[in-house]
Amino acid sequence: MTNLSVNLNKVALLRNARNFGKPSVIEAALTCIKAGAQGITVHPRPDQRHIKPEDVDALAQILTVEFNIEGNPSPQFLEIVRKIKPTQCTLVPDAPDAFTSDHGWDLATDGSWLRPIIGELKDLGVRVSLFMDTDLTQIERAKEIGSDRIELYTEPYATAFRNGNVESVFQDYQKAAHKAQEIGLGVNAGHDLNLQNLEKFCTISGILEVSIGHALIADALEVGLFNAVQDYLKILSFK
Ligand SMILES: CC(=O)[C@@H](O)[C@H](O)COP(=O)(O)O
Ligand SMILES: NCC(=O)COP(=O)(O)O
Repeated sequence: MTNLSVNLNKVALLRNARNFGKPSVIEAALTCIKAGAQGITVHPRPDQRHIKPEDVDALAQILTVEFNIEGNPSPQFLEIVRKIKPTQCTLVPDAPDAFTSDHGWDLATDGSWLRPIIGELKDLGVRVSLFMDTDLTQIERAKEIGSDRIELYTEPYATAFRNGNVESVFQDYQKAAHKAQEIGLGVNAGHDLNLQNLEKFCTISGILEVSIGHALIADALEVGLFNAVQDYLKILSFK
């Protein structure tokens, strides 16, 4: 079964629009857990536009499910991960001012300096995942430099699905997932997954985790967070 890790970035984004701490990231996490989510994901960006280091600290105190911290492995980010030692760290090649995450790693360029970071995090007991596109050679490099998993960046799939021409793109994700599994990498996925495109995506066998934030929090504005989480879990459990 594919685990659901709810990304709470957008709860923090709304919280930051005032200075009295509502909506609460902690309360949102507890609601997601009560609804059955198997994980919580946060992406503490350098500009702290949403998740702040103190959110990460507070979540670490209360989480009873997997904790996935995503980000570019800057010194400040690694300081957070070393302190928290989350279940999983997903390394993402985002620039500090990125509008959002919009590409996977180029490990031909970055693999050599990522390798020791991956090794350090694994030595700390943190599962390491690399945010990747569907390029098969890049996926092979992810294994070579020691990553435990990859997270397939799914915005191209989501866009093609929305545009009604998803089949060829979907096959790229099928091939990428199969290649990763063939060489011993676990496969996660995330970015712009939603209630409409998730079921098809999860027909790909062996997807271990989907991390979903933007669409799920948007859905929660209509049906409530508890119900939104359960709507996604219904799709995943029927897979
Ligand atoms: C890595 C990824 O695709 C998302 O988890 C990312 O965290 C989205 O970031 P924003 O919520 O800042 O758009
Ligand atoms: N890694 C993807 C994630 O955590 C959430 O991405 P999105 O659903 O907010 O696009």
